[in-house]
Amino acid sequence: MVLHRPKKIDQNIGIIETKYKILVEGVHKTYLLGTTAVPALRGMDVKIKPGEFLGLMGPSGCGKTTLLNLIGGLDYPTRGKIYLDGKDMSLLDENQLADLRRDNIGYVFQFYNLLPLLTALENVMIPLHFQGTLSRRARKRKAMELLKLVKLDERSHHTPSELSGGEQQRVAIARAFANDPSIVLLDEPTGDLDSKTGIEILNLLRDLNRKGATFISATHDAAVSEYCTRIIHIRDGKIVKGLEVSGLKETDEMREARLSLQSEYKERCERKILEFIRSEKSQDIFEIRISKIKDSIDQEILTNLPMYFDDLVSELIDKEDIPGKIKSGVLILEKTKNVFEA
Ligand SMILES: Nc1ncnc2c1ncn2[C@@H]1O[C@H](COP(=O)(O)OP(=O)(O)OP(=O)(O)O)[C@@H](O)[C@H]1O
Repeated sequence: MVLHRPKKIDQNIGIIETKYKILVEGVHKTYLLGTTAVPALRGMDVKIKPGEFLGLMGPSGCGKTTLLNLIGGLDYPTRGKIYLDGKDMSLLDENQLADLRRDNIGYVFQFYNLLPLLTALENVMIPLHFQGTLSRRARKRKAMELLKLVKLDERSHHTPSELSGGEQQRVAIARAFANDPSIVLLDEPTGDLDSKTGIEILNLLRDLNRKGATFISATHDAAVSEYCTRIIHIRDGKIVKGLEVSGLKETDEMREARLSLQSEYKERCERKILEFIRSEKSQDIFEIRISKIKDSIDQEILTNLPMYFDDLVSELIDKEDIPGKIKSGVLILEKTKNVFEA
């Protein structure tokens, strides 16, 4: 019989003994929108070991970003606990959380979030400035080393508008590593990139992950999941049981369940896209910025839409179900009779 060792708890400072880098226990998060309660997480339990590259997958609105925000100390759970290195985050006040974020966590977002007027070098120097331990000269030296790590040292004096999307993301990654984080949180890190650049970024992330930090990435991108050491699927604020994929341990049964879930989302997305472009709401010729599709489409159509959206649209175009093209991340649809009368 296996006996589980009870966690030793020091009640005064909220530290537990654990081998996990991050422990999420019974976490619920409910947002209040006016008088309406929006349950985003409904009882999450996740154990994350040091050095993992964990992928969070699931349809739009299932709670991926909410979970990242809670782990990253950007918000508090409504119920449940999150431990970082055994430390109960709910006991930290806002200043302590800010220190924890500054000293331990790096963030990489879909749209890079670089300051447009600063050079690549200056953007990477920002966290070092807030850390306040290095002289300006040392900050500059460290920022250059980080740019070298992402192979952008020769572009250090360029501003974001002078860099491609992939280069901007590399600057954002260098910035995320400025405080030597032990945890890196990534929210759709390849979401705004073409697939070739996305793969370059993923290779870079994999190399950086192997240096020891724990990575957690929310993604819709199947390519990202291939770089993860483990994937959990989330649906309606809960983990989909039996769909946890760890390294090469995915069984045939799990694979079948995963593919069937994906195909269900895919069909739902495909139907909604076609319904939308065939509807009266769309004009004769219109353009949709794919990465911003959320801004331009009705909420109802949005449900589950972004999952595999780029791939799906490309596929529909290839099959000539949609008369259009994708150019520089913009989907250009031309409404013609035969397609829309179908
Ligand atoms: N600040 C907020 N106020 C109210 N509701 C919110 C807020 N943030 C998220 N939600 C809601 O919580 C749910 C989970 O959202 P979340 O952004 O975590 O999902 P997601 O899986 O990251 O989605 P996506 O893939 O589209 O980014 C959604 O129903 C969303 O509308």
